[in-house]
Amino acid sequence: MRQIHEFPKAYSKNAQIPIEDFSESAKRAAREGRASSTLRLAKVIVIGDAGVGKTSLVMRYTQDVFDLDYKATIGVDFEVEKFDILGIPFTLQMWDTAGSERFQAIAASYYRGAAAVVICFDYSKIQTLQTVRKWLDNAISENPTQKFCLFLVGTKADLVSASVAREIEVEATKIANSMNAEYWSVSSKQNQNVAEMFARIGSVCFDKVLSKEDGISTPKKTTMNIGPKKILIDEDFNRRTKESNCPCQT
Ligand SMILES: Nc1nc2c(ncn2[C@@H]2O[C@H](COP(=O)(O)OP(=O)(O)OP(=O)(O)O)[C@@H](O)[C@H]2O)c(=O)[nH]1
Repeated sequence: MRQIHEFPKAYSKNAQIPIEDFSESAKRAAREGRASSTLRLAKVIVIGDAGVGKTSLVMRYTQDVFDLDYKATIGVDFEVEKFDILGIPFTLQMWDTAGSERFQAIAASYYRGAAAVVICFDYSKIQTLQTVRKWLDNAISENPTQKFCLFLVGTKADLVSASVAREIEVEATKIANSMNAEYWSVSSKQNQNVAEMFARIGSVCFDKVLSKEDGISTPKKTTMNIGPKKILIDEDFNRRTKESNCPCQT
């Protein structure tokens, strides 16, 4: 069980989901010690070209192993990670999907219902950065009505020099910003930034789940006239939404 007491920091201020702290909804739920028997979970899908290191990333985080041999994922694999965030149990389902064209049709059917999408590219194969938009389009087409939090992740950072890494990061940061994604650079081999990144993903998803729950169970008493209809607004969620252009918050 991974403990999180403070909102984990983003990798770079230049391309981050604009959330610095847990929402009032999440803090209130923690204060009230709200029903820990409730199963709170979120689905994360890890996508990107074949061989970019998706399986290695998930396995490094969940099992703390790294294998230099490449075995292509067939369809999807599935791992579960349990968190204790602000004293509230939270489960992250991690779906490691196949990048290979051959298994695309099977893998894509598992994209549905993702709270977070992690698009990986390989620092040592820069052409894999050029396909990230295609992967985003695939994720959107399987989640046409649901907004997800987006992470753009450069893998295998250990395989390039510091100066090459800097150049790639400038380009990847631009792309991340254009997609409203948060950017991370990781190495599964060297176990660099892997736990930090998943802690951040888990916290963002947790906050999203708690905000949603709060919006449904205890909406603040504001009403708004839209034509003949009156709707209730969750002020806290609404304020945070206005403050950010984060796709997962709209
Ligand atoms: N040097 C280095 N090699 C890595 C790293 N991450 C993954 N690899 C290697 O890259 C190859 C492919 O890794 P996988 O994790 O299987 O890639 P994948 O994206 O899951 O591939 P598909 O399942 O085909 O989509 C393997 O040989 C890994 O050992 C890393 O951080 N550094």
